[in-house]
Amino acid sequence: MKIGVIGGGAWGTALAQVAARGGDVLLWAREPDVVESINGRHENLTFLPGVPLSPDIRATGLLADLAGRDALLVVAPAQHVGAVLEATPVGRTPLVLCAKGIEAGTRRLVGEVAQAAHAEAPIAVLSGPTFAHEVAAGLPTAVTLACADDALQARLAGRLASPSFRPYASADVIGAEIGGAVKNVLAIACGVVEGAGLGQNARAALIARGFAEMTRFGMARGARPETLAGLSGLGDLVLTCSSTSSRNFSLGLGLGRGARAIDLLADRRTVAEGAFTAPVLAEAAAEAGVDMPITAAVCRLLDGVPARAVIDDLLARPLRDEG
Ligand SMILES: NC(=O)C1=CN([C@@H]2O[C@H](COP(=O)(O)OP(=O)(O)OC[C@H]3O[C@@H](n4cnc5c(N)ncnc54)[C@H](O)[C@@H]3O)[C@@H](O)[C@H]2O)C=CC1
Ligand SMILES: O=C(CO)COP(=O)(O)O
Repeated sequence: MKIGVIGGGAWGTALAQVAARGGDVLLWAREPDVVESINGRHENLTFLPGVPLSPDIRATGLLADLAGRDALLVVAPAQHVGAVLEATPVGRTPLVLCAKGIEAGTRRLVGEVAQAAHAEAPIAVLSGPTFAHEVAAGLPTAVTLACADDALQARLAGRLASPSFRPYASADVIGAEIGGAVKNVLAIACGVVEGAGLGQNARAALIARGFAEMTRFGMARGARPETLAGLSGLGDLVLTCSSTSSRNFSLGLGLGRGARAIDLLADRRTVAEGAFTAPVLAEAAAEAGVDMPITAAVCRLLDGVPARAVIDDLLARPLRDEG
């Protein structure tokens, strides 16, 4: 199975490294310096510096070069997946969606964006607790690889698996997507807890109540509870709510220390997906009649409301059942 990768950020590069264990990989990157650095130095100096890459990874700046690949891993940021896929020759080639987010404006999950662009392409979702630098370094990692077609799921899993990269099977594509999209927003909130010095009890409470939020929203959208409690949901939530390696957590850390979102987000080359997902997730939750107070709080922080006021309001909410 010849693999193509769409996106030369940290995660696309790390996944190319995973796929290169089983054969050559062609990676499309938007930035000419990334193409040059991968082909010339076997390193992605811009987005994953310091990790030696397999010589079996070749980079290109032309999406047309991806024609003829047997599967494409889609690793552009969620807000750009639609535009990039529209320009990619896909046909019936399976698309493995690896971005985590919801498209602003349309409120579509990345899988829905992909199906709208290429109705005949089968889709799968790869998601889980996966910091790119650890995966690229070959540290043990497990993911959910969800696909409605069992045979395709098994072929993709077999192609990507190694002793240090374990894809677990699921047929719940929506559930796998929702966990990854929602946890980015909750990771911002966890960073705020840390930045404002609210303590470890508060962080654990936020993870548990955040998971309740993720579950309510996921169930309303048809996700299975066991998927949300698995690698792509709770697993990824725990990872990104515990570490400054998470860009979303780090954004929240800055907000909790009093910085303004507009300043923290200016001029960054790396993506903190939660900042884009939060407002559209809040809209989707309102539409579905789902209460998501932590998501609403993150939206207010991103709108410039000071962290102290947002925290006070969250803690002053009426007492309620835990369920
Ligand atoms: N970095 C990580 O550890 C992980 C990231 N992800 C997800 O993977 C997706 C990609 O993230 P990263 O690879 O980390 O990105 P990154 O933050 O390392 O790099 C930014 C990426 O955005 C791309 N980009 C910027 N403007 C663009 C545009 N107008 N059109 C198309 N692409 C554009 C850049 O080319 C680059 O590939 C995100 O949805 C992220 O949530 C998922 C799992 C782990
Ligand atoms: O999704 C990730 C790990 O699973 C990466 O998290 P950040 O985008 O917050 O860095």
